[in-house]
Amino acid sequence: MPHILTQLHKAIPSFIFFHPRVSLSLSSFLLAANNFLLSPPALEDRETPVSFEMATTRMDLDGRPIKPITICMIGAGGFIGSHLCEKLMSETPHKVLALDVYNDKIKHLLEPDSLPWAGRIQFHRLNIKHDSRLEGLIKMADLTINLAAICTPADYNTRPLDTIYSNFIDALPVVKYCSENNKRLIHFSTCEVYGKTIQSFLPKDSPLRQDPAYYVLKEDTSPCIFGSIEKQRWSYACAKQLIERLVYAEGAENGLEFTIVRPFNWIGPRMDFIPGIDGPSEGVPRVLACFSNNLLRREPLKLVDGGQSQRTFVYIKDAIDAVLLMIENPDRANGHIFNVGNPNNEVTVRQLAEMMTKVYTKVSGEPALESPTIDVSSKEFYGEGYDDSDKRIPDMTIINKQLGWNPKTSLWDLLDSTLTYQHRTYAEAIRKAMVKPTAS
Ligand SMILES: NC(=O)c1ccc[n+]([C@@H]2O[C@H](COP(=O)([O-])OP(=O)(O)OC[C@H]3O[C@@H](n4cnc5c(N)ncnc54)[C@H](O)[C@@H]3O)[C@@H](O)[C@H]2O)c1
Ligand SMILES: O=C(O)[C@H]1O[C@H](OP(=O)(O)OP(=O)(O)OC[C@H]2O[C@@H](n3ccc(=O)[nH]c3=O)[C@H](O)[C@@H]2O)[C@H](O)[C@@H](O)[C@@H]1O
Repeated sequence: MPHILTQLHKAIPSFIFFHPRVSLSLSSFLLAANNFLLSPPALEDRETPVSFEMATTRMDLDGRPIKPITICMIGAGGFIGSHLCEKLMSETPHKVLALDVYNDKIKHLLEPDSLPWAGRIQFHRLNIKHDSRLEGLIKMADLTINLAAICTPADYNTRPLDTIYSNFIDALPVVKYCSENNKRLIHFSTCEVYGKTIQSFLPKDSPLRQDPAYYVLKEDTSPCIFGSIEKQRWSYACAKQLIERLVYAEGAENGLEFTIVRPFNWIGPRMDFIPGIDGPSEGVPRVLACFSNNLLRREPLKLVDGGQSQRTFVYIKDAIDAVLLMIENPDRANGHIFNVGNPNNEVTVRQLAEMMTKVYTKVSGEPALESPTIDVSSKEFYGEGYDDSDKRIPDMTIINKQLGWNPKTSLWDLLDSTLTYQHRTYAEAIRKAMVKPTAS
């Protein structure tokens, strides 16, 4: 096998090596990356026993042995990335080049050096907006998974430029490098590309509202229906749709091997942040963390515009199983767009608030508030330009047929394990923060 360092030197323009400010860090980076690829720790050297799956040969869905690969995971330090890294380290022999601006959520996988997978995961702190190492890292890997994005609705209408740049412009080089270097790409899109359902435009008394054809969201037939341009909520969905179209076109015109994932409200531990504890006090995370924050602080849960919108929630661990099937079954996953969600876990946001309140009462042993919810307008909560998806039920035909995947965990069970985690992780920190005198 040709020396990776030599290959990388060829791959990266020579001016980078001779630039006085970057040459040192780039050389040490190359050396570290090279060591990572060439010298994995021997299995027998590991102190902690490896899992059963690691000790036996893993087979793909067609009964062929799975070869260990190197994955360049962009956005590996986020919610989904942290769970995917955990799964890859504990159950597979694959290597991960983990790229992100932050690594707090994967620190437990990186340290200490004695971890059984220590040689198989390497963190690279970088911003893909402006970092010349990106192409080299993509070239070193067999597969790139792009998770990097601004993906909290509070940002879509208040920071539309950052949202569009993050979800479209910043993803362009990733697609380009994969296509030019014949590398496989799994790109993370979103169920938000479907926008609103056809059902939402039907008269309230129309019998057609009962027909799933008007609301179930299907990868190859459903339209993408967004609001008007001043409804800046749709800046995210529109940017994601355009990058999907670009990835698809690279596949059609230049032979890029790609898979597009459309997650439907994946939730679980480590999702987003708790304002004022491990994120900004004024920050607005996604609904799971908003409601967790309210429950931990014993505040009423805020229902935006009456909490009438509907969502289907899937447990992160079930969803990660689907991603692993995509990684390890390229012949079945390439060229496909996959909905990944749980159609059986549908609730209105109001019902979600009620269920989370009940589960949290059980988990914490504290009684619920007398008035556990409060209504707020979307303008008050998110500002001008907010709009909402009315209903999101994923059609599961394609993922079922290609990968035989089905979600397993009920909404009650996934909330039970997630709120147990939230309580253990944050209750004490919140208690301390709430008794601290505020500066006058
Ligand atoms: N969680 C869900 O249910 C869900 C649903 C639909 C779509 N998605 C998509 O899945 C992907 C991951 O979502 P998540 O929930 O893990 O979000 P997340 O915010 O927890 O993770 C995204 C990670 O990307 C990193 N990142 C962002 N911009 C970067 C840059 N320029 N350079 C380097 N790193 C950068 C962030 O630091 C963060 O760690 C996103 O593309 C999102 O749009 C997620
Ligand atoms: O998770 C997904 O599949 C996708 O959908 C999310 O969008 P959304 O479901 O609207 O975001 P949440 O913040 O989770 O909100 C869900 C619903 O709860 C409501 N909400 C949120 C927070 C709150 O405190 N109260 C409240 O009523 C929102 O208005 C919305 O109707 C985000 O856009 C992305 O992370 C992702 O692409």
